Amino acid sequence: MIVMKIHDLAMGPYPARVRIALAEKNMKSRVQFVPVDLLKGEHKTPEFLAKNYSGTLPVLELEDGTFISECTAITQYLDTLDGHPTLTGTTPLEQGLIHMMTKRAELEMLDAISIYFHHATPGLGPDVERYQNKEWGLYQRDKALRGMRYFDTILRTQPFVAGEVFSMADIAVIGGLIFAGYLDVAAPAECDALGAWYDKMQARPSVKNRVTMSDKATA
Ligand SMILES: N[C@@H](CCC(=O)N[C@@H](CS)C(=O)NCC(=O)O)C(=O)O
Repeated sequence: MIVMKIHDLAMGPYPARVRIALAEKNMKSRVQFVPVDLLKGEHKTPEFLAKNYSGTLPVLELEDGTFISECTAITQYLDTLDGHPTLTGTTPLEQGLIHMMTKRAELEMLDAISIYFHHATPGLGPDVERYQNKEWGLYQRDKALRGMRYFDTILRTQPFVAGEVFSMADIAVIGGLIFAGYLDVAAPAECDALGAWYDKMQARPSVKNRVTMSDKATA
């Protein structure tokens, strides 16, 4: 019984975050993926902007027509839907730390890599990238590298980004490293704790199988 739609792009680093969360929650069979072509600028059309004012993917569409965008908001919704949150924390302390580290992963790494992509590389192409500032993009790439060093220091002292258990914060850092990998932005050589953690993350079925064969056929 499919009751939800996810508007996304199978290979996208932000969509990957929701795909990983869905798999971790064993909820993939409850959603139908609706592909959106970023290279054609489908996410900037009036029809799409009516779903998400920010013009980004992913967007969750509920059966009653409600749209939820932002990976953190979607993950929180999915995680609490079954009454057994496993990704966003159960105690006030866990929730606070996971929220903080997720936001930090976005601010210090994932979003910085995204800005580098949109400003200092051809990005989604001239029809979609209407304004580019290369200097700003390169500055953000360096910020992302500093962020990787920060997460490396964190992962030297604890097994997961927000503490002792896998959470939404790990998924956000994974998204950043997926994006960095697409752009050949390698983590600084000394980040061996981050590297070892990422190897472990890539062995998780939710991460490994986030793009299916049928996604690849339509990508
Ligand atoms: N803050 C948003 C960011 C989403 C985002 O940037 N998604 C990418 C897809 S990988 C996108 O839609 N990029 C298109 C663009 O910015 O033009 C979230 O967490 O969902």
